[in-house]
Amino acid sequence: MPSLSEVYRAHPVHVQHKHPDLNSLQELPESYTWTTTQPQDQTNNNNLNHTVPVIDLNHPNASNLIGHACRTWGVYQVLNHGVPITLLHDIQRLGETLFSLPSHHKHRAARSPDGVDGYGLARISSFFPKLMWSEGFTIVGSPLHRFRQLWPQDCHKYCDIVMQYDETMKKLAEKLMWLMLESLGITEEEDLKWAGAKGQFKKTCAALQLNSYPTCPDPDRAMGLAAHTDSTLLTILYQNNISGLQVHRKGTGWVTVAPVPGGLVINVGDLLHILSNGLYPSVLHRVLVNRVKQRLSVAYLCGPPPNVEICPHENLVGPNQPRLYKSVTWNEYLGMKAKHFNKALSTVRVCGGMNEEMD
Ligand SMILES: O=C(O)CCC(=O)C(=O)O
Ligand SMILES: [Fe+2]
Repeated sequence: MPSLSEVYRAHPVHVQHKHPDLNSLQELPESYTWTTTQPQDQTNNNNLNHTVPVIDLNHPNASNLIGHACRTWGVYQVLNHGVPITLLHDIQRLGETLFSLPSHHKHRAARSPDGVDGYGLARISSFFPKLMWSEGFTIVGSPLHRFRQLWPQDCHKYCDIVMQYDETMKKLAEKLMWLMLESLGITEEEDLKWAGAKGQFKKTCAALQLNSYPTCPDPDRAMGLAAHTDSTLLTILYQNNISGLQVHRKGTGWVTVAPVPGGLVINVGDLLHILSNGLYPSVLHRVLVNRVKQRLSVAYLCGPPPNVEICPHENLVGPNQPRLYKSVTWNEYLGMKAKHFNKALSTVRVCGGMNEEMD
């Protein structure tokens, strides 16, 4: 079975590799200027009831609350998730240290043209004519080689933090997957064979994406990360205490995901959308930037083993619930995403046109 790195490598996207040091720019260059004059691009500040659900994982009814959030938002925040706050602070400090290195130093660990790991612009940049006001660092597997390029002395110390973060997130992802499946009525290990013995999701694959959004001289015309859905089963996102993440909700528009201290944001990804036969829609999200504070986020992008067929679960398909999606492996889906980007989900729909998913 191919590794996740090999899978990404098989579906390259062409991202510009040289970019200016954003911290050194006093004005927003034309190449970074986005025009967000469309009414549907504006943030909905009108209704305070429109807030992303925050769920205590110790709540006896957590699974149902999660199910409701997935159906109505495709995103929720969790508290009492069991990830030590010290570990969240450690990964945040690692990100801060990494992104505050001088530009030429960060470029020592630059992503190669057909590679996935290392320092560079967001992979989705290739789909937009304008550049995004952010920089990223992607980790797939061990970051040792990359960290040696950045920190010859301290690479093991930073590696340990990433490994611990990865292990802890894997456990949380497993727990969340079962809570979400349970809320769909999928409760037996037998019901999802690829999850493995005892349904432990031991073979899930993941990438870690560190994102930095430096302060911006003209935030209203810039874009930190353009609107996209994640090509995952689920994404676990840690954001430092700075707002910027927004999710799109039908009928409401763009809603800011206010940071909750110690909380984690959980996005439904495209593969869970498919697995749930569209009951849990993957959430469209974007990141805006600000003038005064650098924002940092760490996304744990979790998917199935790359060659496992993901299809709408049989419990969710019947005479009154037609099957809406074809089977697809994560590997194949990443290929579709690299080609069709936000239309990828429509291309695996059984019936219906390309425009059904995005409106
Ligand atoms: O920075 C964020 O809050 C979101 C990051 C994100 O959407 C991603 O890395 O896919
Ligand atoms: Fe994302």
